[in-house]
Amino acid sequence: MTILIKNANEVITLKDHVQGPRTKEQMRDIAIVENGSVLIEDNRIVAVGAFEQLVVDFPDFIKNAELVDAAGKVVMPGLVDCHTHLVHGGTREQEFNMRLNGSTYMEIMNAGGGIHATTKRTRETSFEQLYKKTMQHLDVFLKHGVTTVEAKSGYGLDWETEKKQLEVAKKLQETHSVDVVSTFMGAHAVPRDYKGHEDDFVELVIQEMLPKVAELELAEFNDVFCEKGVFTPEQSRRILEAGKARGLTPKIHADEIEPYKGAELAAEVGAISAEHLLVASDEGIQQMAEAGTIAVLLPGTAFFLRAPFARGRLMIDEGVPVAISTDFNPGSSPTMSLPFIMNLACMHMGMTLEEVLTATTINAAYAINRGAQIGSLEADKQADVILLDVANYKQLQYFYGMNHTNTVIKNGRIVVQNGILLEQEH
Ligand SMILES: N=CN[C@@H](CCC(=O)O)C(=O)O
Ligand SMILES: [Zn+2]
Repeated sequence: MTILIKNANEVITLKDHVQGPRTKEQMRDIAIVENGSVLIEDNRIVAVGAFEQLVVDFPDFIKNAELVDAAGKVVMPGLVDCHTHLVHGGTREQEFNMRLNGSTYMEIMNAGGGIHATTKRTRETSFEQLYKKTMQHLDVFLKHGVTTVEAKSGYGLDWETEKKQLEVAKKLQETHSVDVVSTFMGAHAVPRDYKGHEDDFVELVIQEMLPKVAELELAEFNDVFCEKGVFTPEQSRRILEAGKARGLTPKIHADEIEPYKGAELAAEVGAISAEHLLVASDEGIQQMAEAGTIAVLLPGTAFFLRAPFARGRLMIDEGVPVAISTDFNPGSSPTMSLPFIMNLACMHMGMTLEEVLTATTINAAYAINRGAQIGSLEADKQADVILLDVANYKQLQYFYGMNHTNTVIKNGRIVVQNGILLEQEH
């Protein structure tokens, strides 16, 4: 099938001039084509540019193309949400209410709530129920213009449930329009019954879970919650190195609640990304810049936990490639709206309108090792394209707290039209 998107007020191409995630002023270069067109054949982008030029270059394609009129709209690459805890049982609105009444996130977790509460619910939820629940979440992501989602396990903390989460993600990757990229996060918390002998759980992750994840090809990445009271930097290092030895690329939840030299560890072990970084040190930021570690910033978590926001402005100025993401999870960030998160990044982390577009497309794609396939509108890339009901990209954040997604083309197929999700094959 051939599709021609025509008459767009602006096509934000984010064309790749550099190979790899963008840094500093590169993050502001979003490469706009005014009154632009995008030509798609099957699941690939053929060309992006002025209609008059495409007619000359591709007359045969254009003759047969289905026309999508983007007059009055902005066209850009599908959004990439590169950090979520997508597959989980239950919800935790009761804890939200407790936090509003004065309890802290870590107090609730240490009392058996938090990640432990969701672990219990996820263990109790059947594969089928989890699959259905997660499918509905993916539908919401898609309606908000998100075409690729990273999904972490970590609400099992035993092999059976970790495997169940990863298999739900794998099945959805096969059946749902949204692409799902899996991360193993067996080290998301120390299970309550390992209290006092935490190292035994670290060994369980390293000796038993990681080898099976690799053998069954259930994940590409290996993540750990490096935080005071959860996993120490030393335990985190062992888990990440063990994953590397099995072919899993390291990621790390770092310096979220207390400074713990997580950013430094990310740079040292060659992690593709370090996530959160609310309280990352100056040295840690410097080391990430030198190592090229992507900072995946999650302003929704700071907002929802009423914590200080990560120093996004400083990180960009220091040369760290920055991506932003929802961190969708039932405790610290229960939102599926990446556009809302983009607004928080502008308002609370000092990021510009152009930088947040880069951070949720090409840089987010690189954070999950997909930079060569998605994240920009260029010939030969996967045809993941969204049409937004705004006159220019500045209106995206100006008209805040709204979903502007009109049309989503995923892998060359129209899956959302006039804001409505078209029938999916599940
Ligand atoms: N910080 C650790 N993990 C999640 C929260 C998980 C939860 O509260 O259920 C996060 O990234 O914010
Ligand atoms: Zn997370």
